[in-house]
Amino acid sequence: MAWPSSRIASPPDTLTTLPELRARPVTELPGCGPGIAAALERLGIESLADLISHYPSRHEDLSNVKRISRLRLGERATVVGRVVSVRGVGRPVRGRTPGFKVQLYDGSGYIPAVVWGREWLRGQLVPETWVVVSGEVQRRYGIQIAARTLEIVDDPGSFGDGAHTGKFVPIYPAGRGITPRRLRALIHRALDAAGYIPDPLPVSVLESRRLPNLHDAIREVHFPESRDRLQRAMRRLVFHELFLVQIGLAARKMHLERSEPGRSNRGDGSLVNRYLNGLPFALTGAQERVVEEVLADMSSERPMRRLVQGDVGSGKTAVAICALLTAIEAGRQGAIMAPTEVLAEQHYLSVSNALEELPVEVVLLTGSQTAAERRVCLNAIENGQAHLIIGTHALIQRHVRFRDLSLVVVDEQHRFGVSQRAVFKEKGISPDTLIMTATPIPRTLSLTLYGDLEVSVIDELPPGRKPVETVHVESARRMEAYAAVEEELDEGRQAYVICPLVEESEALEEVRAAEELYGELSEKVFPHRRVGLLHGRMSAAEKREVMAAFRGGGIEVLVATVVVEVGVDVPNASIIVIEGAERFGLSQLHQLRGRVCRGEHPPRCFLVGDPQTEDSRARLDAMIRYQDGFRLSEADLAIRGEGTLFGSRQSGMPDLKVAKLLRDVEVLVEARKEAFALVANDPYLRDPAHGPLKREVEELLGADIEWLFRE
Ligand SMILES: Nc1ncnc2c1ncn2[C@@H]1O[C@H](COP(=O)(O)OP(=O)(O)OP(=O)(O)O)[C@@H](O)[C@H]1O
Repeated sequence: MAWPSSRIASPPDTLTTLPELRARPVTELPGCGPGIAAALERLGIESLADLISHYPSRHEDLSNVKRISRLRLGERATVVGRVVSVRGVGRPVRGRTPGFKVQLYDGSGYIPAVVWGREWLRGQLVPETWVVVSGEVQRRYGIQIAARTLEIVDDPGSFGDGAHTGKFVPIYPAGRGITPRRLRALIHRALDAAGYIPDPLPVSVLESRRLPNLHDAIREVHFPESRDRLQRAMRRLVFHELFLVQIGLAARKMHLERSEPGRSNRGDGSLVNRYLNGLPFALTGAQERVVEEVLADMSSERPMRRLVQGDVGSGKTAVAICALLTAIEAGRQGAIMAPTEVLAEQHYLSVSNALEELPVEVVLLTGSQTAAERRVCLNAIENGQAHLIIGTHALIQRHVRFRDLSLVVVDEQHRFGVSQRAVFKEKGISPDTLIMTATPIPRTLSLTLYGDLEVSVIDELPPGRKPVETVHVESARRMEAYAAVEEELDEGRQAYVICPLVEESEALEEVRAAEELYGELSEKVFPHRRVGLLHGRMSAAEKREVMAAFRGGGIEVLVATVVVEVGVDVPNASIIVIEGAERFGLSQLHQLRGRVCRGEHPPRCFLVGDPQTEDSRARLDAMIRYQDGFRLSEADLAIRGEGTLFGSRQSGMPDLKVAKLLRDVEVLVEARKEAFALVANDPYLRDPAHGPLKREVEELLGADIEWLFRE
């Protein structure tokens, strides 16, 4: 590949790989004493590699450099001048002015630059200091520059080729104890010290995707020559990051496929057909397609690992049941693993109801059963009397022995980690898995979070679904929401009232708050109605009783904590009031609202709360604006940022530093294609040419992961 034309690049006299740079501490750089090193450490920067991958948050465009006499009103320009005088401006607060004005002279004329904040700079601006100022030329009490950046330059003659004074000056996220300027100087030095950084990505990939090499890209991301080059470099780094993650996913997928002896689960359709014929509705086109995809996958010899994605109320349950019945037709067992007991019970009730007419034995296994109940249940699971087992995590405990488990349906939040699969492996089984997610996620996200799974999407809602009329009321006016509840109850319908969210650590507080709200509603607001209470601390039997009463219509208003978030399905409930709505996440709100979109009546949702922050306001606005889960999850991603997505889902994948999933869809698709192709050709990256790449991926994901390139 051609030697970079970048003016900053140093010739390849020294070759330093990324792992080597990770081993070199920042303190080897001149000007990086203990104080600065400590400040860098607070930013998570310890090695030269950390330093050069501390990318700028933006670049200040200093390309329009002008003489003062030539400045025009309204333009953004950069001026290099000498300080003549400095004085404070603005109304003093506690004796201090909020900004200051620096009078500048450059030989052609004088102009004041106004700086707001940045008080620490002021003391350094003694007369005769040379500075570079960039900002808009405006008229306020005369002509002035509103300084976006103001920096001291040591040698005005060198302007244009240093760390601070190129055409595009990088602006870095800085922190306590280190100025952006110092950080920039250190990064510049680190790049020089690093020498030439060889590229771990195969040349063929770079060429086919027309990407610059890593060395150039890293330099240009910091100190670009033009906007175009900056963008190209950025694209390369985004590609780099996503490519490594995708290599990891491809490796995981391959490992699972190779290490587990899949087997074909093929049914004769007898149970599935009876089930479908008994339904009061026909499957939607999307449901039919997804059922086909799932059954085809199950009948193959490979173990299935498939994600079914569908918005709330899209009818995922019917799809799951078809898959489970197929496993049972094949003479084996199926299981549903739910995240909470309430949900397991809910599934148990609705599934056993749906399969009442079929010769299928459904059992419920939870942590809170009596010893006797449990024994009966465990026996049935072991001797094969139980065909379909529903439970919580209790299902994967060691003493649960299945006769022949061949399909597990799990919730996305509890997708099998490798350790859970290991438990099954110990039992000598490797069931097909079907992962259901009620949280629609943008395609980019599913390709990364679930990149090692096959994905089916139910992209159609059952006919006749009505949008949920969604209203926000401030808590001072919450009685308006309850008046609406009253109207619905008068029509013979039912209501949910959701208690404000409390911290997970405050379980008792949750109970107290729920009981308090229940007391208020049952005694003061709806004394003439049947009000019920459901929270996570109740015993399984109590919960079951309450849910059954609500389903049967015996309870008209159900006061509940978030335990009803997923899966609870009572079509006659047409209104939901969410108290303290500003404290819920967007996907939780969407799930909760999804509880009332299942019947024929026009559903309503009241979000009660007083949002204090920009984010919480944005969440409520999004709820009012969008019904569609995909739109909402994009909005959510935009509001929350993407930083913690991976961490929060325990997917075993690292957080992304440069890639933005909403922005970088195209790059992601390219990176994925290349990565999967590479792993298909060289599954364990044995080719010596892939050695550096292999080390990079191991470094990123942790070399000790059992599935990574293990033969
Ligand atoms: N094809 C269909 N036509 C009409 N109604 C349907 C259809 N499929 C499912 N339903 C009904 O829609 C409701 C929602 O279905 P289901 O509970 O399976 O949704 P879901 O996708 O699991 O939603 P959630 O994630 O919110 O729990 C149920 O009452 C179900 O009986």
